[in-house]
Amino acid sequence: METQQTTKIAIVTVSDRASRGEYPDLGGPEIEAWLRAVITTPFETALRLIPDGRDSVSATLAALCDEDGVDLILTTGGTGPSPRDETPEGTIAILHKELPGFGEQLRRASLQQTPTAILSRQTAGIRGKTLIVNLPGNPASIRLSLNTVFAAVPYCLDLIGAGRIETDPTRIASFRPAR
Ligand SMILES: Nc1ncnc2c1ncn2[C@@H]1O[C@H](COP(=O)(O)OP(=O)(O)OP(=O)(O)O)[C@@H](O)[C@H]1O
Ligand SMILES: Nc1nc2c(c(=O)[nH]1)N[C@H]1C(S)=C(S)[C@@H](COP(=O)(O)O)O[C@H]1N2
Repeated sequence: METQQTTKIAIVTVSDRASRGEYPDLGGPEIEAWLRAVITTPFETALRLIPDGRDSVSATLAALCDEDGVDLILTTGGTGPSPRDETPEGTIAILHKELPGFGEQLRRASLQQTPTAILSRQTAGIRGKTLIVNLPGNPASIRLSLNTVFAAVPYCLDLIGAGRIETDPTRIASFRPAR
């Protein structure tokens, strides 16, 4: 019988103020709680809290992919138009392939929550065997964001040779087309 591998998921909060301790990071724990409620296969998480900026994001993401071999990275924060918001630039800089559909769908769904959803430049993509997805910084956006794109994540991980994820179908019906 095949043994189920433990999937590695990194959660990266990108926030100047939270990383300086000016407020507690609520976004990272919110993502972790959502994952624990939805994923039914074994996985481990690594949480990072880093300052805004292209180099800060690029270095963190590249190390998680290349040194730690994580299967999935979810970032939160730094996707807006403010001068220090450079999470998409830092992400794109280290991607091998961009997956623009994630950002498109996240903005479309978030418009139901707030008209300022169009200010988020969030994107996603692949580096090696890692899928990286940007989410907005507002912790209140996390549940809606993950609910709207996560059905496509397990199949994407299959396609890039990353770890296998199963989800609770009453929460998220993962979609795997017949191949
Ligand atoms: N990780 C977080 N934990 C708790 N609240 C957050 C976090 N990130 C953002 N927020 C809150 O969400 C709202 C919108 O986020 P904003 O775009 O100002 O944050 P940011 O640019 O990620 O934060 P920062 O200014 O620290 O870099 C703000 O009210 C902020 O207080
Ligand atoms: N679902 C959802 N999406 C959202 C928001 C939100 O509150 N909920 N905030 C918007 C706002 S106000 C901004 S400026 C951008 C970027 O936020 P960030 O820089 O914290 O990533 O995300 C947008 N997307």
